[in-house]
Amino acid sequence: MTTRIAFLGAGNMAKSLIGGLLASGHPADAIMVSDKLATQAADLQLAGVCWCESNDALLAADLIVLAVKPQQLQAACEALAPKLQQQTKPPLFVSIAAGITTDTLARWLGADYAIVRTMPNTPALIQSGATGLFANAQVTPAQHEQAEQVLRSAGITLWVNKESQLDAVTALSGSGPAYFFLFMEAMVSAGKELGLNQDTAELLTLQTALGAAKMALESDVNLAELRARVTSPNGTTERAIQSFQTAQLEQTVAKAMQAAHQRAQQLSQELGGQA
Ligand SMILES: NC(=O)C1=CN([C@@H]2O[C@H](COP(=O)(O)OP(=O)(O)OC[C@H]3O[C@@H](n4cnc5c(N)ncnc54)[C@H](O)[C@@H]3O)[C@@H](O)[C@H]2O)C=CC1
Ligand SMILES: O=C(O)[C@@H]1CCC=N1
Repeated sequence: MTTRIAFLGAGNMAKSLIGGLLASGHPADAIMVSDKLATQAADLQLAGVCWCESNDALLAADLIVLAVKPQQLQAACEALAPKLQQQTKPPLFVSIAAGITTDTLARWLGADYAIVRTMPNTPALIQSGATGLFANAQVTPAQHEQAEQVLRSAGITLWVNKESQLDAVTALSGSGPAYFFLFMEAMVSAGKELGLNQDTAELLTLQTALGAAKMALESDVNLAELRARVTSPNGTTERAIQSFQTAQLEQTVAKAMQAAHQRAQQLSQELGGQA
């Protein structure tokens, strides 16, 4: 039977996940959406998705994706709780909100429901995301598969066994796109300093990043070997790598990711209060 998938919040992430689901053949009439902003409805209705006037109507679905900003989530969950309590078969909740733990969500929703917490990243907007997922003890094997189906429509999915590992996922792939953007910004600037114009430096940088990632994904050798194959003895790459190593690039990256990891842990406390 087709899974009825609902989205609470119809912003950027919800729309990209819905786009992915539709592209993968999920029927539009098995997707429900609500948003407190009626202006979000237009393009979704055009795609044939069911627009609901209230969040309560979403409770008819098998799975509800909580797709509002972390700061909007408590109010949305607490408003659902009374109607949810009356349900004989509550839906699976899938949260894409950064930093809100499954215990906090269960508290806001009013009981120990089946919840999958996920950490997507922004390339999900173009179906090239990487998402870490964690299921609480209430989630059944069939619900695992349903949650994965939704996030797989936005890219690759990986499950973690311990919820705390989602903080590491946040520090790596959640924030990761920004690290690569920063590195690419630096390469463009340096290319310009070496005499290239902005457009040329940018296109060469982006295509090189894309090519390197694609090559690494498709290769059967590891990253160090791929790097070695670019690095001719006494050639240009060797000089650049030596310069990075003298500047302690590895330690710098490790320190930055530790800082992101620490902040992810703090955010869970700040957003979730007592949990
Ligand atoms: N790890 C990452 O880089 C990313 C994480 N996310 C997560 O995805 C979630 C959604 O983000 P965006 O789509 O960018 O946000 P957005 O602001 O584009 O969309 C949120 C939507 O929820 C609606 N909304 C707010 N409260 C509501 C309520 N009570 N009932 C119904 N609708 C309500 C708003 O009107 C808005 O349309 C966030 O929790 C964010 O943390 C999103 C993108 C990337
Ligand atoms: O910067 C942040 O806090 C969020 C979580 C991961 C990506 N963006």
